[in-house]
Amino acid sequence: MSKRVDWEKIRLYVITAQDAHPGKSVTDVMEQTLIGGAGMLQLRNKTGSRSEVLEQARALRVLTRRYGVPFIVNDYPDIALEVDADGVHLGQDDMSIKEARALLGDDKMIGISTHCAEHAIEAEREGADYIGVGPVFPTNTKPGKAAVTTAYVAEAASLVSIPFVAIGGITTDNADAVISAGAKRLCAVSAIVGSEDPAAVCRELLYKLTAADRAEESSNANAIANERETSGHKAEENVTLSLNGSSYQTRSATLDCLLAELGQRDKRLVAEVDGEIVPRSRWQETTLADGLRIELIQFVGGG
Ligand SMILES: Cc1ncc(COP(=O)(O)OP(=O)(O)O)c(N)n1
Ligand SMILES: Cc1nc(C(=O)O)sc1CCOP(=O)(O)O
Ligand SMILES: [Mg+2]
Repeated sequence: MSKRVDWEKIRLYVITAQDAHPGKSVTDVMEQTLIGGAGMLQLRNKTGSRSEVLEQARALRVLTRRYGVPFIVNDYPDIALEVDADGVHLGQDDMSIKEARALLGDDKMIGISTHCAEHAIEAEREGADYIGVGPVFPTNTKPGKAAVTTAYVAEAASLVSIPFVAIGGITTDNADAVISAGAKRLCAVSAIVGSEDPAAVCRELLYKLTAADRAEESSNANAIANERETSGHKAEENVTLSLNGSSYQTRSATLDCLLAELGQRDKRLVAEVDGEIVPRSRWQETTLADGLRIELIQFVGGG
């Protein structure tokens, strides 16, 4: 599996914590998470010797291949290479993304922890494949680390285009707040691997994510229907536009409606129609017509 993984399938990322499940092996617990629907696994072993980490990495590589999910090694790019993992996860104080890329090549994923908007923007600019956004809540897995709150989750959702996973103190009790803030992917450790039934916790977190998807789809569909009604644009009329240089057919009546259809309405972006920027406040009144040239420019931020 190369780094060109299907991020649509990765909603729940689970990290090992062997101290959280005394008497049960890391591979058995992680297999339970895969049975529950985990879409990506990470080996995180902060206390073992290199040979112990290598042995666990080998076992998890075999397991994740069986389930067809990406496998990431925390802290050890060399072990990631040795076991042919899908990538490595770096912290802010670890080697740079550039150094890791030189070591691992283009085919491996590089993820990095971020704790503020500046980290997120820099990570994207430096070529990270995904970022961790956290710790959202205080957590004993990372004691003493200040929580960034759901405010940073919302910020990350509008600032970066690469996938991000919210992490830190996430449980089935608070996941809804994290998802409402804009997280499409969750990452959890103790709430899952420390539970009596890791598969059940995974299923519950995934259920919350997919319920939020359904709610968003239905609210977008309602917005589209409402706007068609208010603009008098008949549903069966197709409009052919140029959208970022490609021909695009839509039944949306307005620019606002089109952005909802594209799932872009809540993103930070600039919309241009026939070369002129249309401020967000005028999206609803901007009606679409055949031949309009629409450019959507994603705001990335930073220098
Ligand atoms: C997905 C994800 N996000 C954040 C971290 C934390 O990594 P790091 O900051 O390097 O801290 P340690 O995990 O090494 O203590 C992570 N591992 N995974
Ligand atoms: C390992 C780690 N890194 C974090 C970060 O924000 O960078 S939070 C975290 C711990 C996540 O574990 P739990 O789900 O048990 O809170
Ligand atoms: Mg680390």
